[in-house]
Amino acid sequence: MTISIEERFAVHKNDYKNYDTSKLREHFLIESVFKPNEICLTYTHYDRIIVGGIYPVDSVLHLESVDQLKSDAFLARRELAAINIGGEGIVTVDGEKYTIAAKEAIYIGKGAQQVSFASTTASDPAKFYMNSAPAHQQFPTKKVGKSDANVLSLGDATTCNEREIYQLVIGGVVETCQLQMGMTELKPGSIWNTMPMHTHSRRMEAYFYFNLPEEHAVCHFMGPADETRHIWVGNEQAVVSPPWSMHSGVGTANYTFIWGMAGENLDYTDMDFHNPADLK
Ligand SMILES: O=C(O)C(=O)C[C@H](O)C(=O)CO
Ligand SMILES: [Zn+2]
Repeated sequence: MTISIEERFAVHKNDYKNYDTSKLREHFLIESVFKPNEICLTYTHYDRIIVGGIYPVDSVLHLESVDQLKSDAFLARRELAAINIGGEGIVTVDGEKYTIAAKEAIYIGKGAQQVSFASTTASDPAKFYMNSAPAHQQFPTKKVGKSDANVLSLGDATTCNEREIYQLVIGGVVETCQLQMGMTELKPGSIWNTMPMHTHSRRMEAYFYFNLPEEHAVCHFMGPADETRHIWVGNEQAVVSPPWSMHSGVGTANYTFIWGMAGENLDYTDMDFHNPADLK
């Protein structure tokens, strides 16, 4: 079986208050994103985003439709964006080949029929982290190199959150229906992401943490500002952030993460900030 899919239903913020550690992890943490020669998907009911890992080591992986979609092609009514965190890979979309190096992205528009993923060499395989959301319009498929990204330099070494945000799938770089996606690299010595914390009930978000050294972990914070919880996340694991939830983390070491969003608008700056001193 090269494609596996798990379904996650949406959680009300008042129910979430009663969750213990294992229930929080069951609903919001995706522990296994990448399996060799497999496509591992999680279909969430938050804006129906699908979060997944595509890890073609020595075989070509075809993105076939899954039962949850009841469509003949995976992208019949959806769009997809993927960022490669491994070695160089090749994405083939209806016969056209795109070479995607580490930290580059590809956007694939609604209507693509045949989509496959491969590694250039099995000794340094590609690892595509993907998000997919329903789409109402067809936009062109496009490769996004790291140098095409819109880069924001934020934070400060004195508050341990100096970082660069690579907005890869964002208005001005790629046209999408509702997906936005990018990668945030913390500078050496910085461990806090996304300060000040924020919510945006217009959009859900998913975080995927990687480049975290072995034996280290990220403590990811979630919840409304007055009712926070945390989830300990390991390397190459993802967290689903509901629209009512803040999303921010602190690592026991330096790391990088990929964020992806879907929902009401495509306005990255639309955030409601919460002062650290007001958090409960
Ligand atoms: O470090 C950051 O700040 C982020 O990467 C923030 C995310 O991009 C985000 O939460 C966008 O809404
Ligand atoms: Zn956010």
